[in-house]
Amino acid sequence: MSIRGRKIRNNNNNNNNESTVKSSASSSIMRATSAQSRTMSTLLFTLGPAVLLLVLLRPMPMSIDQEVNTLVSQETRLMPTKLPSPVVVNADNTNLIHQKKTEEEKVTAEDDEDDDDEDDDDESTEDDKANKDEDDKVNKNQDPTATLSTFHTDPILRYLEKELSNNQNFQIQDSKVYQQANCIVPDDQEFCPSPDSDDAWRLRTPGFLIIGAKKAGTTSFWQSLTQHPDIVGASRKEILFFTQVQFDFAKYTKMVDERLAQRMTELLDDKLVDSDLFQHYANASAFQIRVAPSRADLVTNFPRKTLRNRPNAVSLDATPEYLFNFPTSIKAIMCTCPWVKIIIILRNPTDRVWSHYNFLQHVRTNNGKPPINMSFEEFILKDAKTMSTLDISSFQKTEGKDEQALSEEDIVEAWFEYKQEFPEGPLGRSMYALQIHQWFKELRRIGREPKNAVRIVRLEDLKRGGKKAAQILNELADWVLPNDKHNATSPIEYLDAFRHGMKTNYTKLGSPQLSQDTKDILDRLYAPHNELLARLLGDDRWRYSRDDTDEQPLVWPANKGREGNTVFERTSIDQKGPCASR
Ligand SMILES: Nc1ncnc2c1ncn2[C@@H]1O[C@H](COP(=O)(O)OS(=O)(=O)O)[C@@H](OP(=O)(O)O)[C@H]1O
Repeated sequence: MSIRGRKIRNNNNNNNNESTVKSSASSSIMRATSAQSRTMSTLLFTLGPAVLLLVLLRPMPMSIDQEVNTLVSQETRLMPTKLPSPVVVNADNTNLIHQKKTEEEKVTAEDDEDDDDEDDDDESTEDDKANKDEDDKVNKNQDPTATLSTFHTDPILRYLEKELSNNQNFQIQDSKVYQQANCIVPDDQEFCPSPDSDDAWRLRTPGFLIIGAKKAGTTSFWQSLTQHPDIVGASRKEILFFTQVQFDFAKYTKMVDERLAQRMTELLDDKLVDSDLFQHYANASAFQIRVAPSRADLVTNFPRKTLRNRPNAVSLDATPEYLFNFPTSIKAIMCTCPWVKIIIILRNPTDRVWSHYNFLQHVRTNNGKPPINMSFEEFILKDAKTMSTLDISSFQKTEGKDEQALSEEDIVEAWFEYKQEFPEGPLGRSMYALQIHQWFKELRRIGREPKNAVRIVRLEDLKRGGKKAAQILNELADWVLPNDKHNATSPIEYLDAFRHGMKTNYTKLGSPQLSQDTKDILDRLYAPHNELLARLLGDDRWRYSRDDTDEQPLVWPANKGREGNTVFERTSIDQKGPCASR
């Protein structure tokens, strides 16, 4: 059997084709899994009400500190505690971060083994507590505004400066890397996604995504675009499908690593692959295998039947967490539906942080308190401190490191740590250039031109309303929809839906005003990031300057042909897709 011999072609008459090609190993795993789920369902059915009652009645005492650290948004709760360890390092270094983490974990584990005296443990816990109390005291005595005004993000800026001056990053890379964005699904079916195939996979993955930014009007945007009868939203907004937990790393990693190793040995033994191909496979699988999604989730979120009966329909997943969650979400997306179209909505970075804070202030937790219990200044100061104290590749200027630009590896690692430490990441989420650059880079790595794959707009332009805002929305719907199918909804209908989409304006819900001082500090912090955004997008109007009187709405890219105006971008993917060389 050829290496990709078990690629699944869906057949209208037989949706169960997939099961006939599963390997026996995977079948038994699947059987075990479904047996487990049956048992779980029975248990849940029987014990469900009692368990629910217990959960509801459980007292949830939470210190302020815990509240701060957990910052309960839906995404926060879904964040895993650590990434899985690697098998093989990809050619594009995608899992270097995992490897580093593993080494660190090893050191920690060795330390733990040496440290078998329990009293020592107690002491260190007490020490930690004392340090923390001391830290808290220091925090309380600090004037957040004064401290914030000295915070800067030079290393990030230097990294971006260097990246943006390096032309190489703007060249579409060899499609070989696209092959590495290939997925192997967890049930061991080799998977070769293609935008053309009328298969279960395409019908279960989103046709386009709204990836962020959080608090930039994504909900209204979702409401607006789903007005069109052929735009089918996922089961809900923010399905978080391409964030780590949805891919259930913990569950699959071990199983998949073992099976991969076994499979590779079999293939080599049977001389079914030569060593180069073996290496290619190992590279391709090491990272991607971990991002292969669970089929159950896909089916739930994008019902295949609905989509199959409507060939012109495109599906949408709007999850603002994705933009922030690089590189994991990018990899997961590139691996699962590399043809997907991406829409980003931005907002003045300072206003976005302020909105983020107000949102968290007005959301109530189980104990009736807001998830954060601090002033805006304390909130962002805490974030600034988190960024400044990240160990290895601190975002903050450090002794001896200040002249160096951070490497991609540093940035990825620091960002990962940052997301772990402060998952809401209010300051980081407004550093648009850094995030969008990562998305562009990844698209280019798989051979896609960002100008064809991405559209970027601003909340401010849509908020202003009028004919131009309506046109922007219409243009975007037009872009994601198949040819000639965009007239079902008029521009004004999109705009009305956008206006009505706004659920709650948290900023106006009795929050104090944003002080001019703090606003100025944040505007200053973001000014160089905005400059770089303008450079990245090739248009000065993306600088988000408060003095800007130009009220022309912006859509990136400004010069676009019709090349991306089909359901899927077919150019390089058709000929050079992941299956072409196999
Ligand atoms: N139509 C319209 N006009 C003006 N402003 C609007 C609109 N739609 C959303 N918004 C503002 O966007 C903020 C919410 O953004 P999101 O929907 O992306 O939030 S979330 O990430 O989904 O939680 C939130 O901002 P703040 O009110 O400043 O907090 C909304 O008021």
